[in-house]
Formats: sequence, C-alpha cells, structure tokens
Amino acid sequence: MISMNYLAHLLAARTDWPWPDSLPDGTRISRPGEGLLVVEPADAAFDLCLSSGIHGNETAPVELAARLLQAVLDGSLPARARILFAFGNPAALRSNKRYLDDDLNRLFGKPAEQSGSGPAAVRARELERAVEDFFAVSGSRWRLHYDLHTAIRGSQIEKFAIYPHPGDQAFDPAEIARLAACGIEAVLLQSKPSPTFSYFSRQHCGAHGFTLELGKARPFGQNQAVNLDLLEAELRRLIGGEKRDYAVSTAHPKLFRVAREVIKQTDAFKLHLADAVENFTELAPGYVLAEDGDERFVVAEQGARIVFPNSKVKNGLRAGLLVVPAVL
Ligand SMILES: O=C(O)CCC(=O)N[C@@H](CCC(=O)O)C(=O)O
Ligand SMILES: [Zn+2]
Repeated sequence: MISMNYLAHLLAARTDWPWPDSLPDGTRISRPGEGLLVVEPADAAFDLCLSSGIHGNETAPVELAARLLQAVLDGSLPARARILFAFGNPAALRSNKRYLDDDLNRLFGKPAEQSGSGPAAVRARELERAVEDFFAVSGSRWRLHYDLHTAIRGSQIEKFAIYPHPGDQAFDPAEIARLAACGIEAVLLQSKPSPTFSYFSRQHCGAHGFTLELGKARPFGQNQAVNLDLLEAELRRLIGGEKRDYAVSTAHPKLFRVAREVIKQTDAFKLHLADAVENFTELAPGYVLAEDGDERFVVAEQGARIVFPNSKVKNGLRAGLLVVPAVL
C-alpha cells in the first residue's frame, strides 16, 4: 500500500518518484512528462485519456482525476483499460490561475508561428505528443478522451459537454447517452475547428473527444457544491474495463449547436453582459451583445443562449459562444 498522495507530490513540484513503475498485478506505469502518467494493464479493453487542470484554477476535475489515479496506484481500483492521466498545466495549478502566459486550451493543433514558443506553447506540444503517442498504439481499440474543466461563471445548466465533431465526422448518439449517464445535462455540438485539447484528440487521434464542464471554478478543497458522483462512477467502471452501452434517448441531455463564436478583435471590445449573467442565459434577437470599434455583434438567432462570455481574453480569441437548440 502506497500512502503518498500524487496530487500533493505534483503541486509540490517534486521530481522524485516514490511509486513503483509496475503494480503487483503487472500493470505498468510510465511517465512521459510532468503530470503525465500512462497506466498499462496486460490486457487492456480500450484506451482512455483523462485530462484535467488544463486551466489551473479549475480544481474539481483535478481532485477527481487524482482520486482515481490514487486508487489505481494503491491497488483499490485495478485498471483494465489503458489510461493516460494528463494533469494539463501544473505551473498554473500551483498558482490557482487559469493560465500564466497564454491560455493552453487555445494552442492545440496550432502551427508554431501562431502559438509562439512560450511555456504554454511548449506544454501544448508536450500534451499533443503524449496523447498522439498514447493513442498511436491503440490499434482497433475504442478510444475515449474526456477533458475535464469547470466554468468561470455560474450556469443555468451546471454540467455540460462540448462535443467537437468536425464537419466531415458524424457525432455518435451512444456517446451522448454515455455523457447523460455521467450526469451531463447538455451537450454543445461544435462542428467548426477549435484550438482545444478535445478537438485535437478527436481530429488527430481518432478518439471520441469531449470537453466536460463540471460546475463553477473554485480553489482546491472548495468543490463540495458540485456533485460528480455519476461521472466518477462511470469513470471507475471505464478504468475497470467495463464499457457500458447506454440506450440512446432524444429527451436527455439537452442538445445545442454552436451557432456563432464571438471573437474579440481589439482592445476596444466591450461585452454588454453583467458579470452575474450565467451561462445559457437566453438573449433576444436584436440584442447588441458586444461592440468592437465599429463592429457590432447583434443576436440574430431565435432561442440563442450565451456560453462562456468573457471580455478579458486576449485579442483574436473567443469571447463567448452563441448556441441554439438542436436535435439529434
Ligand atoms: O467559463 C469559461 O469561460 C471557460 C471554461 C473553460 O475553460 N471552457 C473550455 C471549453 C473548451 C471547449 O470549447 O471545448 C475553454 O474555454 O477552454
Ligand atoms: Zn477550462
């Protein structure tokens, strides 16, 4: 039994490795980089990447992933799937900040001339390599990537997912049903390219990739308000090699598609939403959502709702998503 806590070890930036590189049942543990652990049982049913802490102030997912990893390491949750645990941004986690130099989740799949060469860009390349190497040996095995986040604002829908399904790829109702079983109440279908980790694994690694939003961002130790029991139960089953096939239902979760992205172009950008406006607040057609110099961003869609409004992003980046109801 190993009693040391992996998360405390990571947050303390320790470089020693007090765990064995293989568990008593033969499961191998390898570490392709800081905050990256690959768990490989002898007979893997499928391959699962579980990432968290891509944003350093989003701690509930990190606590959940660390708890699951700890259970694998101490033998109480024997792994029967190959798993890549990726704690995305250890430096930002140590500072409880969304990001330090650049937003990591805007740097995936970007050429060097666009992403620069700062620490976040370097980390994005390391994460890309880790997930590509991980799935490169999956062969015909099923591949799943859940990238776990929490949101800056409160939300009318507490737990939701973003489902990147690039234009040429179909979305999978069975995976939406799995998300519902995880307690996910809404799914946003995103067909346009996105510089996010889940889009990258979907587009470049053949994985079912999803971003999961799990309540509001709070510091470590203050995440009791969000109930992740259903998600944790499904992840425990997946780690144990059990892949359930859930019945497809059109009633649940609610489906939306991303109608438009609001991009902040200049320092003059102004968002006409109070800080207290929650994710999924409906905006009436004609509402002037934002202004950016001479540009006005006017809501045109019926039933449009705003998600992730944020005027503090760097120029050129997404300052919000307008989503509209969708059907399967
Ligand atoms: O609350 C917010 O404004 C952001 C929460 C968050 O980090 N969300 C992810 C979503 C990624 C995606 O679109 O798949 C992000 O903004 O990176
Ligand atoms: Zn995030």
